[in-house]
Amino acid sequence: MKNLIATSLKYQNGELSLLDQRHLPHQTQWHICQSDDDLVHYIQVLAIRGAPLIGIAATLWIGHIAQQGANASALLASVEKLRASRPTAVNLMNYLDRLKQAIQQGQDNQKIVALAEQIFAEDVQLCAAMAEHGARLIKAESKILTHCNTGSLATAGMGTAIGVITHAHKNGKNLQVWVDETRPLLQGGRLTAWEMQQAGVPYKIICDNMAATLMAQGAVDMILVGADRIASNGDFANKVGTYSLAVLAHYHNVPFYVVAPSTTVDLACTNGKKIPIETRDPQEVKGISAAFGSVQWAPDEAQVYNPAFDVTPAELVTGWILETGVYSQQDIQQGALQQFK
Ligand SMILES: CSC[C@@H](O)[C@@H](O)C(=O)COP(=O)(O)O
Repeated sequence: MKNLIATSLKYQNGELSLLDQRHLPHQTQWHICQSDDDLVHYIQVLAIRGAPLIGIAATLWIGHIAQQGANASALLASVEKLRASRPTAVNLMNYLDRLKQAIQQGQDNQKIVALAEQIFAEDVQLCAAMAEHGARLIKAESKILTHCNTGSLATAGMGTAIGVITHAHKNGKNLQVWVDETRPLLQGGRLTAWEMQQAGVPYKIICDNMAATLMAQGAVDMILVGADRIASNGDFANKVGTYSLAVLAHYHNVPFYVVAPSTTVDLACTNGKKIPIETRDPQEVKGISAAFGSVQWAPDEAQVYNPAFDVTPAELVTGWILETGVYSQQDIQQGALQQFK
């Protein structure tokens, strides 16, 4: 397989290396992926994360073992193992299912390698197309709020919501970004802040519970978030805390956009209630996990509920920014997402 480079993963000289996002922004640690189990582990502990990126990592791993000569049944076994690594982001399943179909059709390993390379290239292009459509919506001097991390750390390309922001910034829109810290794992405070810093976009981190006050003060012109799965009616799952932003945006009349490629659309899910939501280790809420050092503030015995995602109903969304354009609620009701069948 040819060399392929993204911010958080690279395939170089026959090895798949992953940037361990648990240690960002302070440390840059790369791991070489040696087995299916290795990759499942790195995905589950969020060493690599973000809906498109986990799909890309799995894709490159299948390409890698195809190149090493794995037979069809070994390839299919790896596909199944990776497919089950996280439940909510459908990009993982979508990318792996394309590879699975090619394997089941009896395509030779060279074709599987070529397909893995193609999926990587497509992910980069999807980001660029969304950034173009999204950046056109942004007015100069806007104050934009975003949640979680949706940038180059989360995709093979420039990102989804953050891709729109950095592209608009490059176009001279002179933005100010409010970065939601994103409890419990701080993907905003650690990763989005790092990406804004790298891109030279002016930003301020806020705790998630400060967003309401900012909106009441008129300090937020627009909200841009990513998605892990979009149902056919436009409801979508994203990092927990997204739904509360959408409710707040509705109350304060702030435009609320979701930015995601068609690889995030799941037409088999007819509404958001059918999206499987991952629940995670209670320790992530009780304290700062080992990855960031170890501090626990809650009692050892404390019970915790830790859903990693929530669902935002379509009625709270101003627009869906996909690689094919920007869609309104009316477009979605008229079946705009069916083009991705
Ligand atoms: C382009 S990334 C879109 C989403 O994957 C992102 O907003 C998100 O929720 C990531 O969750 P994570 O648990 O960090 O993988």
